[in-house]
Amino acid sequence: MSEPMIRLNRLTQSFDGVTVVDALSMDIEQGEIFGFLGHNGAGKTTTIQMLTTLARPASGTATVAGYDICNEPLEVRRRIGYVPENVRLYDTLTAAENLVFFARLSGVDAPARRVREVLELLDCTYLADKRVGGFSKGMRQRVGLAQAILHGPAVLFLDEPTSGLDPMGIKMLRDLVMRLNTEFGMTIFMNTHLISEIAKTCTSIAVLSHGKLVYHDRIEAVTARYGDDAALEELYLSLTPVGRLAEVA
Ligand SMILES: Nc1ncnc2c1ncn2[C@@H]1O[C@H](COP(=O)(O)OP(=O)(O)OP(=O)(O)O)[C@@H](O)[C@H]1O
Repeated sequence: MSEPMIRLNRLTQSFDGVTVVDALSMDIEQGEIFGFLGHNGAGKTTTIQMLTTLARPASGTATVAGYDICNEPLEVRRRIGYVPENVRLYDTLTAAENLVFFARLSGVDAPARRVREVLELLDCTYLADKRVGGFSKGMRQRVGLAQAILHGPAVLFLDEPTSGLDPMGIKMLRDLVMRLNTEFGMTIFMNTHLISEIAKTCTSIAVLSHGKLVYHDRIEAVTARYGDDAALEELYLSLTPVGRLAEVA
């Protein structure tokens, strides 16, 4: 059997002596759309920051696309794209100028041509010559997505991609993520709070509670066992009890 696209091996993070990600171990296979659920402060963003090599784990490790995040961070970075919750762009530049700048930074061949290609792929050529300062959250998100895939990554990390988007924006984002997955075989790792999106998009999910992995399964197993969105919500709430949430408030 081939090696998983992402493998976490007792991945741990702590801040000021407090463990916020606690010995996570799990495998995510090539081609999966993985949904990472958990209450506010559960440790989802911290996990993504370690997997994208933005932060070094306190202990444990992980491999992404076969490379170790601690010992081979540059190899990992070449193979991943990351869309943070709040996409950072240069507001005085147009979308295309932003993207050409980022394409050059990541050493993409023929940056201007590649930017046109990616904007077409994401159906947002109309944004190319507009200054991003006036963009809505959804528009920024799409430029962020374009930026993340300029170098053709094998794995795409998305942190709360639907946060702040209206229903149409959510649907557009979902369609794009699914296209990147089916047409280009990208493995997707997505932090989300939106349970309704999970059954529509994900092939596997995990739930994090206070830094610990409390659930991980393929979506067929989840829906066979728990049924529709309402039941999924119940599953999620049962794994992150309100009493425990109060502890972190
Ligand atoms: N740089 C940091 N320094 C100190 N504490 C931090 C730091 N980054 C995160 N934390 C803490 O780590 C815990 C996990 O935060 P994290 O942002 O990973 O959670 P999350 O699951 O992504 O939450 P949300 O859904 O609200 O985005 C929180 O208690 C947070 O306050």
